[in-house]
Amino acid sequence: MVTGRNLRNRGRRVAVIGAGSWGTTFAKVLCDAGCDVTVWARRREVAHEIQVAKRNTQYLAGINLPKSLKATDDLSVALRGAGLVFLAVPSQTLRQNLLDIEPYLDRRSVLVSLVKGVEKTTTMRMSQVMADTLDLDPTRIGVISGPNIALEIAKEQPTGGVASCADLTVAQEIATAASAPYFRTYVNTDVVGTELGGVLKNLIALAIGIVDGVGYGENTKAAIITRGIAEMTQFSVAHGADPATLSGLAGLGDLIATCQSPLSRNNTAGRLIGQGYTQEETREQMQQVAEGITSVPPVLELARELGIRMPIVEQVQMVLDGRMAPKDLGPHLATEDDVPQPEQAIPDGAHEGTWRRLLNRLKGTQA
Ligand SMILES: NC(=O)C1=CN([C@@H]2O[C@H](COP(=O)(O)OP(=O)(O)OC[C@H]3O[C@@H](n4cnc5c(N)ncnc54)[C@H](O)[C@@H]3O)[C@@H](O)[C@H]2O)C=CC1
Ligand SMILES: O=C(CO)COP(=O)(O)O
Repeated sequence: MVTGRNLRNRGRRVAVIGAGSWGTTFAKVLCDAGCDVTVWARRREVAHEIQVAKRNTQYLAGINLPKSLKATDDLSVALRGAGLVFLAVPSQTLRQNLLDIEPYLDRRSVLVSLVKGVEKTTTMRMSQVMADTLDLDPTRIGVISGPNIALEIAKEQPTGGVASCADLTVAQEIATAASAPYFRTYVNTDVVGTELGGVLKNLIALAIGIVDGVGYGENTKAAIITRGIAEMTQFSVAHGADPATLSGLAGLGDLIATCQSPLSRNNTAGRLIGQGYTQEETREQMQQVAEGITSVPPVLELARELGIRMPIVEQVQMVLDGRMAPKDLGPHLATEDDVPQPEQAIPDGAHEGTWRRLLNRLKGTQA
């Protein structure tokens, strides 16, 4: 089907690095947006199946991929002429993957992270790993995040996401490339908030899975989701994010999708732990990446550095370590306040950044 959107992207060469469930699905979104897409798969057989049969049976069973989608296990082929390079690999391998692609990158190409984790050894967000590894200018670093369960999108069930870059024009270019009839992409310049929304919702989804595995009902889960978004917002704002981003698709939107979906790997991993499996047994059972498990320690380290309490994430860590029984996880069950605390649905100070930005914007218009 030819649409205005297809025409805008005519001749736009893009590459997707990583052919797991999200890389393959996102490659389909980009094809359906009219881009000329090549996906790079680490394993030759996966690249071959996508290229020849237009299928990726291991990660997207039953999905027919677009005829125009190309696949290769050769980075030089994938990156040739690609102005936009989307990264869909596990967070812990991104640094090495970036070093591998460096020799084939065009100096002007923009790199876009689709990854929702932090690097365990450095506590860096993916955009920081990108800047650190390749010494990229912020205008060449983008992020896309949102309520994006891969299999639902591969089935063309409508949803949206946010494309973020310090430079709004670049964010708009990324969003144009990634806007398909069933996938609407909004823009912002809040890279930190967009990225942290995707990281932190995984930790809350682990908590939801754990209490689900225990057998707790909707009250417990609603309390965790509500307190969870407060924890996510406070942490992100302390790192410079705009609180509005956390109430948008990349924050609350993704939190809802991940906490509700049985397809979520973080939710599933939490459920196994709640049912009594150990962290190691859970890792063995999971065939796919559950970023949350790896992100818990570095996120808590960052929270400690900033003096922030994250009671739900702390409890998830204790359950993962075997220091707390899954049945004891819950924002109220572990509370031992001498004096009852105010609820503070949105934590103190979380809106200060918004007012500061608004003021700066007004000053900018007056100048
Ligand atoms: N699946 C989903 O619904 C979504 C996933 N994401 C994020 O996308 C990222 C990738 O996740 P998925 O595609 O879902 O994972 P997956 O588990 O479906 O696939 C992981 C892919 O990474 C590859 N891989 C493993 N080690 C590698 C290495 N050393 N170098 C390069 N590739 C390697 C695997 O071969 C596989 O193709 C994660 O950060 C995840 O949080 C974001 C949005 C949605
Ligand atoms: O990020 C996702 C949905 O937006 C996918 O979540 P999981 O990694 O838990 O499957």
